[in-house]
Amino acid sequence: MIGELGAVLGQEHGARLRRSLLAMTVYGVLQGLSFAMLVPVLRALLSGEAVGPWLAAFAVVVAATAVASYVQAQYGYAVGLAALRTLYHRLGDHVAGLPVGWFSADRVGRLGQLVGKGVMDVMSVPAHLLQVVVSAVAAPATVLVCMFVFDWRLGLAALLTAPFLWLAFRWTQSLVQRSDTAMDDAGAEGADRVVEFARQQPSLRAFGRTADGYDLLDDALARQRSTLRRLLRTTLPGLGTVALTVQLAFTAILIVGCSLALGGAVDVPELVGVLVLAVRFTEPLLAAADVGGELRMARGSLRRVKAVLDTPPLPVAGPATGPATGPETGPATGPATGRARPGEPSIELDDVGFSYAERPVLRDVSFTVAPRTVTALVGPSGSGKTTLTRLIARFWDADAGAVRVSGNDVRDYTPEDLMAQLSIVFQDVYLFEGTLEDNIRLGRPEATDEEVREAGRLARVDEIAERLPGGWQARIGEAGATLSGGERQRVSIARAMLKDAPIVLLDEATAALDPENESALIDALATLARDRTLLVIAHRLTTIAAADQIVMLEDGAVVERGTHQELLDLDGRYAAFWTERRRARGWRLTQPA
Ligand SMILES: Nc1ncnc2c1ncn2[C@@H]1O[C@H](COP(=O)(O)OP(=O)(O)OP(=O)(O)O)[C@@H](O)[C@H]1O
Repeated sequence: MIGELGAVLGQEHGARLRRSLLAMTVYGVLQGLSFAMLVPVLRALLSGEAVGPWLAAFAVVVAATAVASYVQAQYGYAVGLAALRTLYHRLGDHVAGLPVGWFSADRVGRLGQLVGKGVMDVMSVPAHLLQVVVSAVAAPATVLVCMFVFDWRLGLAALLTAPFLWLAFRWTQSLVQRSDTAMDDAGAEGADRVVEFARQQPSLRAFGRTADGYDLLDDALARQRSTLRRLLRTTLPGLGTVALTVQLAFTAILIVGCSLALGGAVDVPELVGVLVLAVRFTEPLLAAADVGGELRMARGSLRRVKAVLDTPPLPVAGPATGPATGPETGPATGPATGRARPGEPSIELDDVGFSYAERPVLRDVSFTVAPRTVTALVGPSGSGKTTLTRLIARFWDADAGAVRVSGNDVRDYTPEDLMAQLSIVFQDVYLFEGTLEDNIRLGRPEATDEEVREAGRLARVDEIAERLPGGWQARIGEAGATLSGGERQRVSIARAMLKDAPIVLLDEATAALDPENESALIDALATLARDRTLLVIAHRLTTIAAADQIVMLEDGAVVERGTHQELLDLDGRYAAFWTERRRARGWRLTQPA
């Protein structure tokens, strides 16, 4: 565990951790010595010898123990605080370099838990728990050596108990380890489901599902309860065994001591002293057994921190290396080769393949979006449209083939350079707690107020500002809670306008919008598309029909590609899709209100 802690803390804290361990060991040895000093003190008292010198030596050792206790606590807290700081920084820096696709709702929930409780668990190891464990080894070992000095037979009796004590600890540990992992998983799943339950309140209430009816949460909590019961069933016998072994060790020393005293081999004062010592011998061991649960929890957190830190970040391109490298840039799956300069705003997909955790979602996808043209991506739900746009924005790297933006492999750009090429207008627009203006400014933080308002006007956000009390300065709630879906998307378009990137990735709204919102959105999108390269996951028939190119995806593969008329003439999958969509629209229009 110390090795794992050292690895997570990094080399810069290695010396500090070693110094802290040394201080803890010194403290443990002094603890053992102060226990051992009781023997000569008691022997002198009981046999009527001069006790003064022994008491003075005892006082010196106790004082040294107190100083060592203070010093080791200071060092321990210093390492604990360094661990806290380092882990926050390392986790923060590392997470910032992970693929955006890594941030699923579950992972975000678990990361929150890790940064809160998990990091504190890890901090408690050097700050508090490690000392108990080090003392549990160093103090009894010192006592043992002293026992040998006082009487080798008693020392031998104590030494013979050591393997049994060690075995009892190991056995208990292996017993609970499996249940611990199950408990960790059940705890994390329970926390995920609670977060999900809170987030899904609007949907759950809309369908009349209250806490009683949310099966996923109920099941997760039931699993957590049964795992805890199992953990208790396996842990309690283990803890009982450790306590019993410690008591047996003490009894063994007692029996050996009494037989030696009866046989006249040791005198009674010495026996009393050694028995007191035997009690102290077992004390640190019981204290270590007591913190076992906290230690296991900390170890679980340490492993989860390590798992996050071991998640490979997206390779980042190096410093600028000359002019644009052209469409042939880079091998299909090679590492980032250098910082590329963008050419004309285009998108090229070259035999792209991608899987989510071994499940193939895209296969051999190839097409080009020429500069300043509109390509509509269509296909049934789950065909991979969203995934494709996310590969272009490098939320993940493709497993096979190459994704090129403005002539260069996306892996050859720095994240900033790639994002300077792209504006993303997805359906799940996140608006943060702040003013309408602040939310648009996210597109280009250094923009002037005038530029922000101009972008807002082009995206028809000015109409929203007029309606809201406070206008541009109106505060919109977290996640844009005070705006409608169409309005949120208009703010997102305004961000894209302000950013003014040459390529736009757009996921058209699927939700039915009121006519006013829909026409405002259409106008805003038309303005956004002007002079830009647009790849749109298209749902509206007019967008699809007007596109320069339509790419139809099915089961993660391109099945047809061409203009609307070409594909209708082909009378294949797209023609069927189009007819079906038109029928669906017609059906909806003729339904009674
Ligand atoms: N983060 C993810 N992890 C695992 N599987 C995913 C993830 N996101 C999407 N998928 C799966 O990948 C497949 C393609 O999903 P994608 O969202 O790209 O399709 P889509 O065509 O955009 O669908 P829709 O039109 O319904 O939005 C689906 O089967 C989906 O379940």
